[in-house]
Amino acid sequence: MIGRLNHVAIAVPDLEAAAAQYRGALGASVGAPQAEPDHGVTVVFIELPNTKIELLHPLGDDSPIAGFLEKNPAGGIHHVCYEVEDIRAAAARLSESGARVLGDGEPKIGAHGKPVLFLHPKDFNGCLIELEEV
Ligand SMILES: CC[C@H](C(=O)O)C(=O)SCCNC(=O)CCNC(=O)[C@H](O)C(C)(C)COP(=O)(O)OP(=O)(O)OC[C@H]1O[C@@H](n2cnc3c(N)ncnc32)[C@H](O)[C@@H]1OP(=O)(O)O
Ligand SMILES: [Co+2]
Repeated sequence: MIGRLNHVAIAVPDLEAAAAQYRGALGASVGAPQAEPDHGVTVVFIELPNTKIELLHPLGDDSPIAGFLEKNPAGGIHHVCYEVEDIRAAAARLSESGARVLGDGEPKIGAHGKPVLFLHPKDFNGCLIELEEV
């Protein structure tokens, strides 16, 4: 069911500083900040030859990543995103297996304009999983 690794997301306390570090010290190709108010984050994508890095910073008052940054003030790996062909079929299969699909179970449109869903980290060895339909 899951396919390619679409991105690894890192929550950062300072988006500009983290983007500059990837552009400067790491010589990476870094995109411009993208506000995603529906998701309560601002994101910056870093294109790698085989996947992407998504830098995340809270946007608005009730960002879903605020708690994570409080617990990890220097930042940290926040989630991994796997690609799926049919996100609703994937969600149904995962729910049947007892995994918690977060939110109301309805996919939202993610940063790439594709439907995304999230699976609770406690059901996957402490790793927050995002699924993106491609
Ligand atoms: C623009 C979209 C973009 C894209 O790629 O398209 C994105 O990726 S948007 C990314 C931001 N959105 C989300 O993360 C949505 C899904 N996340 C959530 O709903 C919450 O973050 C949730 C439910 C995973 C955690 O919420 P919260 O931290 O408020 O809840 P708790 O403090 O009760 O946490 C419960 C438990 O889980 C642990 N936790 C929290 N976040 C993570 C994480 N990222 N990775 C691993 N574990 C995590 C937290 O420490 C608690 O553990 P406990 O042992 O009970 O203390
Ligand atoms: Co993501």
